[in-house]
Amino acid sequence: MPGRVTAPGQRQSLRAAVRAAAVTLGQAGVASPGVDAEELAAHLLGVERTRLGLTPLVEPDWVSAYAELVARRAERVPLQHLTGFGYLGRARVAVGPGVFIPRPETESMVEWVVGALRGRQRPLVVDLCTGTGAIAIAVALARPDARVIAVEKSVEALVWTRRNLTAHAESGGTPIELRGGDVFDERLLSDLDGAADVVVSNPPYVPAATPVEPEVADHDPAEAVFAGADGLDVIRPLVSVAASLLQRDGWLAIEHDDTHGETVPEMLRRRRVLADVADHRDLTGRPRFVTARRVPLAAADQRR
Ligand SMILES: C[S@@+](CC[C@H](N)C(=O)[O-])C[C@H]1O[C@@H](n2cnc3c(N)ncnc32)[C@H](O)[C@@H]1O
Repeated sequence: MPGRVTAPGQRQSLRAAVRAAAVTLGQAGVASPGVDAEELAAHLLGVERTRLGLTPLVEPDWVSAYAELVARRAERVPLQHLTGFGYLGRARVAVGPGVFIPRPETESMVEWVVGALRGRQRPLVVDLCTGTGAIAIAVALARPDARVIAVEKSVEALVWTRRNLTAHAESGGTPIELRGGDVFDERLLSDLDGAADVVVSNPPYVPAATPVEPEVADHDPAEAVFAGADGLDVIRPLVSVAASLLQRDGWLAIEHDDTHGETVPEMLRRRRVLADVADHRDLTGRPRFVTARRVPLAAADQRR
């Protein structure tokens, strides 16, 4: 942006402002500087990014406001905190301090879940560790006949979960039930034992010593990201919770760290009540989520 400012009162080229912003963001180490520069401009103009071309010139006030946004992004404040929204497939969720920003890496798991629900009438889906509620909302949008239950324990995150689930219902979506509390509190979900068609979760799973980008280190809640030295402190007990919620032939889908493409499936294969364990890759081709089918204990015992 510096060096591009024109004389006071003079309108200037939007394209030039965006190009300069992309350079600034690139120098600050932002991973996708061009896209982010355009997204910020689109946000400030109140248009889709694809429609930026319809605004060739911008006013000096606009340029100042844009420069401020670009400067904050250059400080590695997440793009979604600046625009106020994150996306997971068709789900658009409000985000900000205190809640994890949904990632595109999770979209493949949501698609898989929607596929697993095919042929099931009025299915029950439980989204453990829901954060913004993005997975629950994405599933509910794909399957309006489903009963979807979202579970989250963080008080700060729950402010965003409630806001998003309310917005979803107010825009005509099938209401999603929210259970605020710890997934490991036995009383929280005991009424759902053996009832779920699908249990889905994107829990905290990053090993503690893993270096992360400033956007994550400084802005995602640590308890949403990290899960002990090996990253499995939450997934390990979560598998038992998921298995007990599932009905016979129900499916679980759990996202995991890309270094756990063998560890987590192996963990599931050791469970007598789970079968058909498979690991799946995300949009970038990295190992990202595991799935398994619930089998009755008796049948599993016979296999031993
Ligand atoms: C990686 S974030 C994922 C959020 C959301 N599912 C998504 O994909 O964007 C993990 C979430 O799990 C929540 N969480 C961690 N441990 C939990 C627990 N024991 N019970 C309920 N929620 C938990 C965190 O507060 C955080 O919101």
